[in-house]
Amino acid sequence: MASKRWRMAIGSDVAGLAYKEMILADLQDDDRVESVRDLGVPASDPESESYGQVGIRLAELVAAGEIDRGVLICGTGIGMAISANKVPGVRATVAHDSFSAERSILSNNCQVLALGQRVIGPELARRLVKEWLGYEFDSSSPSNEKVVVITRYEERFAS
Ligand SMILES: O=C[C@H](O)[C@H](O)COP(=O)(O)O
Repeated sequence: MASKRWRMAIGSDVAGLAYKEMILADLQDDDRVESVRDLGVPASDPESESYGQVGIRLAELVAAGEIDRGVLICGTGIGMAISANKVPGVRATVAHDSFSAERSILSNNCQVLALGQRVIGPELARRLVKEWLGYEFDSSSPSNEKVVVITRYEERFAS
């Protein structure tokens, strides 16, 4: 995946703020990233929002087609993944190993990667994001029909 330039956003709660700042800088330096929006929390007021608010805000940008992918960081990544997955059309997951990060794209077409600052070290977090950006879902692959099952279910509730 050499030519695509991702439109991205990143967000965290207070427990993920340090990694958010670090990975934001990585994304700003990454040639594969067309744009990256910082959705908070701000270092100046890190308790201003919880993971649910930030995770849903980022996922709504994905659902609206304003960004292609997002990175969310909290203590474990779990609250962020739960929050983002509440937004129809969004597939988010925690992935703290290389294989899961790869499969989250190639099997599941996830748009959102959630990480836990209290779970993995900073260099692994950075590496996982770098690797994850290199994968792109193949909609002609056998995995597509499995993802479509989820999409069809969501569509039953679309207003
Ligand atoms: O999933 C939740 C996150 O880990 C959050 O950063 C910490 O939540 P807590 O303060 O309720 O443990």
